[in-house]
Amino acid sequence: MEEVRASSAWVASHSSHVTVDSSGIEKLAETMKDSIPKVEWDFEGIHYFDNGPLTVQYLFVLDALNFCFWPDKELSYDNLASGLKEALQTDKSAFDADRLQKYTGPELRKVLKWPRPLPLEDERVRLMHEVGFELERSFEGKASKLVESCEKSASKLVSLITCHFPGFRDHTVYKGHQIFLYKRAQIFAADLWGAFNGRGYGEFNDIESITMFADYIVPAVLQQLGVLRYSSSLSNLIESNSEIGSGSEEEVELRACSVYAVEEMRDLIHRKSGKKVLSVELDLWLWSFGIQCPSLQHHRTLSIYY
Ligand SMILES: Nc1nc2c(c(CN[C@H]3C=C[C@H](O)[C@@H]3O)cn2[C@@H]2O[C@H](COP(=O)(O)O)[C@@H](O)[C@H]2O)c(=O)[nH]1
Repeated sequence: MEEVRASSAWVASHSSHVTVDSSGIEKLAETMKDSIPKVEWDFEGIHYFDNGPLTVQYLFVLDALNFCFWPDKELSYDNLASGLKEALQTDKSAFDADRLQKYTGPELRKVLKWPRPLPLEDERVRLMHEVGFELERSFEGKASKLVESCEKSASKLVSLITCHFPGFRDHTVYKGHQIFLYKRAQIFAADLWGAFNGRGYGEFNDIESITMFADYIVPAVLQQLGVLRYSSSLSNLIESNSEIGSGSEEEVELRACSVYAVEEMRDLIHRKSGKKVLSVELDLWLWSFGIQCPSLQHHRTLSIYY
């Protein structure tokens, strides 16, 4: 994902509202270099797993809908992962490509056992339709075929997904430059790798090419740990829970500087200890830290990308 890495670095070096603090990275890398905390994928025990192609279909639908939970104070990623899991356990064909194309908002709500409209519900339904349609048109209806066609390359998988499924094209223009973040496409590759423990559908020869997943939790963790620093106007926006526009300079900087900071941390840990840590592993550690910290204040952007 060289384009994610390079464009995020460009943002970090032209940033107006967010600063990546190299001494903060240095301190964090120092505490982590001897024992990098390992977090198990699915430490929460909320995901569907049967070691086969249905798990791949589940993860693809999950990551097609893996965005913007915060507008509903009680909704979280857990509700999505466990709701889709239960739906599949009750009905193995719940996410067949033809069924995906027919979901309505109220039906999706029923699947997730959610008593009121979901945030960005129309968009969620539209993206389910898109996934079903394109899987049927190009991959025999199966996300497993999409994965098989990538010949164990995570970066090929991300490219193929972003070519075929417009909803995964998480990119923007910042100060005249095209910036790629590809959060949901990359997290799908990482979820396969984590769920299948690097084997079968989760075997990738280039898992190190994946960057962290620029969401709204990890930037807040990095700020808390002294790795990111915000301008006072951005701090005020976040502290007052004000919405930050999708594609605004502030929003792009929060996400891209997070990608850049995690890449820098990974390089530094390697230089200090000789250990090759993956951005995916750093991400999961930072994210799990963040969701266990309810007082953490994150930025609020209405977005289908994260
Ligand atoms: N960077 C990063 N962001 C992640 C995840 C995950 C879940 N990954 C699974 C993979 C293995 C584990 O066992 C996890 O279950 C969700 N998110 C993002 O968080 C936000 C939701 O927050 P809240 O509203 O509090 O539920 C939302 O933007 C969502 O897209 C991750 O791993 N990394």
